[in-house]
Amino acid sequence: MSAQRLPPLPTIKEIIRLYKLRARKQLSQNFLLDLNLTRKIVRAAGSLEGHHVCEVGPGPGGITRAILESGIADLRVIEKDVRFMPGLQLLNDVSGGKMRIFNGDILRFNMDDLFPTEATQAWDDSPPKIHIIGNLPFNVSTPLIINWLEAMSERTSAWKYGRVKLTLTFQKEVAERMVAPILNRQRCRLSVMCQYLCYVQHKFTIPGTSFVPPPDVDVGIVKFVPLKQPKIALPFRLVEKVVRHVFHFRQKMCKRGIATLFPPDQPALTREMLSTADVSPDTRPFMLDIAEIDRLCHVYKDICDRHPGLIDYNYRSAENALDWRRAKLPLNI
Ligand SMILES: C[S@@+](CC[C@H](N)C(=O)[O-])C[C@H]1O[C@@H](n2cnc3c(N)ncnc32)[C@H](O)[C@@H]1O
Repeated sequence: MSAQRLPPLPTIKEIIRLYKLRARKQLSQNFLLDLNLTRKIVRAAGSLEGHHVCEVGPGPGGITRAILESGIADLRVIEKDVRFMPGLQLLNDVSGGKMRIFNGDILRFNMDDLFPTEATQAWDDSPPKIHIIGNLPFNVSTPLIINWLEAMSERTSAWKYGRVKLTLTFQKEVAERMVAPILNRQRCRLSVMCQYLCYVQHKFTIPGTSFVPPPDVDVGIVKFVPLKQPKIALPFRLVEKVVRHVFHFRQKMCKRGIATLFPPDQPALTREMLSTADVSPDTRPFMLDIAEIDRLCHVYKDICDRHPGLIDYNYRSAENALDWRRAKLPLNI
């Protein structure tokens, strides 16, 4: 695929001035004006040859330009803030109509509208390559990745067509947790949830000062490539529940978190789960490898099959079962 030179365009700074696109705090808008950085993000996504690319949160279009320059034939963008539509339309015009522009909230967006079935029936025979790229606010990117991991695992939405790769930005500390390997103190439930489904890479970090206005934190670029087979072959929500409880006391022995899967008057179930899964009760959660977590999930499922109702049991009360989709602070994950 040959790179495409776009006709001379106003700079991103000029676009912002021209269309009066002052950053809105309530939408956590922090823009990248340096096209060398936006090109670096797109290069981190790897080869986009033959891909259908989707950009979430294009804003004034710095990353959008870099994607178009890479010579792809099909780019869909979803932006919540209507003020960016004219600038995006300008990019569509100069690129020869390669873009489809959607105005909406990606968290409420139906991925089936983005890749509609009737237009893509031919894809059943030869699955398309899809790559989603985005520099979104952190309070959007974290719930989004959880939704997409679930879609990946259950092969719903765009994921029914095949493998969808993602290149997204996160707060640097969250990016580091996503890739944290076994024995790394930063390993948490997000590390396990990402790594049992994907090959995850933290490509590089951008200092917060490179954005306008600058956020208080640095930003990590993370690429997710779905594995051909998930490392744990069980429903996503079951895996999520076990992993959430195992990491409930992240710094303590794993038996403490596992005990929260069961009513307090049934401690024998915790002992059974650990011994059948061949996991030492004293192991700290960050020391567990995916094979051990896989065994814990399978044993938990077997115990639930024998004790109907247990699967719905939540430690003390629902509010203690942290719902990470709604967790405000990504660092709580
Ligand atoms: C951090 S800015 C990045 C803008 C641009 N991609 C860049 O790198 O300069 C995030 C962008 O995502 C948009 N956005 C925020 N929440 C969104 C949502 N829920 N759905 C779609 N876009 C969203 C914002 O309006 C903004 O344009």
